[in-house]
Amino acid sequence: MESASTTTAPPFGETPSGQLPPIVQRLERGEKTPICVIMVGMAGSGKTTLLTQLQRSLETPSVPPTPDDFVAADTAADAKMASYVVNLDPATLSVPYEVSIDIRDTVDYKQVMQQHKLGPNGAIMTSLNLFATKFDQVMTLLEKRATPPEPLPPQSQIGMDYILVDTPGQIEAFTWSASGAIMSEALASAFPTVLCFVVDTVRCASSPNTFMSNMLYACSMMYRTRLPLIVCFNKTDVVSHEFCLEWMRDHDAFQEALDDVSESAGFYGSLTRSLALVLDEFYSSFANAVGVSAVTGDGMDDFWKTVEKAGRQDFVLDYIEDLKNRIEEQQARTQAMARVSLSRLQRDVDAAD
Ligand SMILES: Nc1nc2c(ncn2[C@@H]2O[C@H](COP(=O)(O)OP(=O)(O)OP(=O)(O)O)[C@@H](O)[C@H]2O)c(=O)[nH]1
Repeated sequence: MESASTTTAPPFGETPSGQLPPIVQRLERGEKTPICVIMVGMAGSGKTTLLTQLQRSLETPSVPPTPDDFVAADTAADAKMASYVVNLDPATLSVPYEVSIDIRDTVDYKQVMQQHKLGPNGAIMTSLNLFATKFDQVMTLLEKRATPPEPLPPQSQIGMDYILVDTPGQIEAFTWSASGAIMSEALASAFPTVLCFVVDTVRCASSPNTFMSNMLYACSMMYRTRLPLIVCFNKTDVVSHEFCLEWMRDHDAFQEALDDVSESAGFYGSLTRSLALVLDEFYSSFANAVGVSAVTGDGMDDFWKTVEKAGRQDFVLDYIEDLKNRIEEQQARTQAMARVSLSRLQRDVDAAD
């Protein structure tokens, strides 16, 4: 039986050839590239609802399309679109947003379940693995839509400002799978890419331990992918996210919140207290937290400002610089190995003489 977890993920961001990915040249040429936002988060945190609201908030582009836009787009309606949505959840029955690329058009989740005799989660992982094998076609399509045709100047606005990616509710299916890493890395090699970790603020309000679980997940994903991270506190129409920001700013405030809930007694509580200390460094290393309501649309402007900062600044300063360093190290390692092999060969030749 095919197992979804047998493939080994390549180290994130490393290119086998040691070449810089296309995004580096694009940024150096000053081209306007869409920002890719990958929505991740615990099941039910509101990823899909938020993505729908985000798409709605973009329906009226801030920069109206120019006649050039219509040259690049297939239809006039497409030219007005400021977002391009990719659905990577194979198990969803329907999506409320307008989807441009849908995994369900390529992979039949139910058939995967039957054919490989898998349960729901295994079938999601396998569907993602199957889709990852075709992701180069997705990238070709995205790059075609994002690149202005010659001889238009590279700065032309062509009606695609953001690529929004919805992921399965079974968070680990995407975030800890080889296929998730391959797809995120492919996107980051072509576009400034940010992770948007959606948090159910209402659930955090009733449980500091749930807040901690979310932060741990967000932290681990940031370190695994090295991509800029936005923590998006959703459902602020029910409860304000201010308490979450305070818990991130003020370690004592979080400890006091833990004191107030009975579930924090015993081992679970002391584990959460210890982890809070560890996360202090994570909190101080990123500043991209925003509160939104996917239902009312509150916080959309803040959200897009944060995406612009994370995509245009953090991605370049952190991700690209880090990638360049890793590629340099990789090349230095390859050269060192080549020198060792050469000197061994020389020794063997000398010995043979
Ligand atoms: N009050 C409120 N409810 C929300 C908000 N966003 C989402 N919800 C509700 O939360 C539930 C889950 O929302 P989804 O968008 O399906 O969440 P999801 O993270 O995509 O779910 P999975 O894909 O199954 O993980 C639904 O009942 C939504 O109506 C919000 O901002 N405010």
